[in-house]
Amino acid sequence: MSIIKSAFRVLRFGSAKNQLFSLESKTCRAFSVCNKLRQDASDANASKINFYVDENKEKGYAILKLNKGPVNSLNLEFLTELNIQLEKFEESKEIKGVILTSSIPNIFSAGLDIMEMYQIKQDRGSQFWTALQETWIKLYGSNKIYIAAINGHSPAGGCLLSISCDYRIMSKGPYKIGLNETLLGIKAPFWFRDTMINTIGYRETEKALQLGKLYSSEEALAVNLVDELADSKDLITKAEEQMSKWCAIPTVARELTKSSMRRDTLSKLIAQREADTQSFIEFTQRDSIQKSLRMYLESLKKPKKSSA
Ligand SMILES: CCCCC/C=C\CCCC/C=C/C(=O)SCCNC(=O)CCNC(=O)[C@H](O)C(C)(C)COP(=O)(O)OP(=O)(O)OC[C@H]1O[C@@H](n2cnc3c(N)ncnc32)[C@H](O)[C@@H]1OP(=O)(O)O
Repeated sequence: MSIIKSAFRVLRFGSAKNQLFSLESKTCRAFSVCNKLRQDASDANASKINFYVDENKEKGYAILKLNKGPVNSLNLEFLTELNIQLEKFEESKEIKGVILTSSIPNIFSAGLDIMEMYQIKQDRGSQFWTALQETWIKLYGSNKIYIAAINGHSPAGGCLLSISCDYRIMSKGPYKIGLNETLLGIKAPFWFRDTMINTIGYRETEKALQLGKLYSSEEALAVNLVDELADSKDLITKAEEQMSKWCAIPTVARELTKSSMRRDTLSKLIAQREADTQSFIEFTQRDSIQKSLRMYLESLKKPKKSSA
């Protein structure tokens, strides 16, 4: 049962009963919008493998490797597939935790697919944003243990995936992680910001978000954006060692503790999912935002300087 469901169950008997029932039904409505998408995604992507799952039921954890080339950018279909998988983990009795990593060398995830924000129809934009909210709610609100094994660059939405986990190990190397939205001319949504605050604190987040700071792995360790660094070749072993440690903690006590730490942050988005989606649509339709995104896309597509 997810943290959200446990929170509802505990609070259902308290004075906040009516408010929470309304929250719960809003959440259910938003989830049901995604049901058709889920079916479409599983049909359309039957032949593509956008991630691998390696389940070790004996040890009680799985490794989920993102595999959507070239850079694991998060589009509607990918998020929808991920949501189905996260739900499977949540329901599994054998799986206590998941190591989240990528099979693409040097890239954990390039974040949101910029094409989902650039010249996009309102319907698609709304489905995309709802799917992203769902991914975050499932990941940040999960009862399971999530360890991010960050094997490369992890900007913006990639950073959000990482900081939604319980523990982060990053490969040593010339990799960057952070919420760089301001550099694209956009403001990080409040739930990105709040997840970052919960990870590195208010002052560091305030600086990082205004500057759109992308941290090197050493800088990320220094501000607790990641918990540990590892040589690339040892990354998964280190993540597995850490997972064994977390799995050994009494489950219910750990779950309740996690839930108590994250409930308020989660409830804030759950209470205003539709308004948040409307803000996304309104914001991304502005001419100034489209101009910034176009310039950013062009800069990404520029031919790379030869290293020779
Ligand atoms: C008032 C309320 C407000 C509500 C909300 C409002 C607004 C919405 C906010 C949304 C928050 C946004 C979050 C995001 O995640 S935005 C995405 C941010 N991501 C980035 O800035 C990363 C961009 N990419 C890179 O920096 C690099 O690609 C790299 C990840 C460091 C990898 O470098 P490299 O290995 O050299 O690969 P390339 O740069 O050559 O890229 C390969 C191809 O992939 C395309 N690409 C890269 N990133 C993305 C992306 N995020 N989306 C779509 N496509 C991407 C790149 O253009 C290359 O394409 P090509 O092969 O066709 O040239």
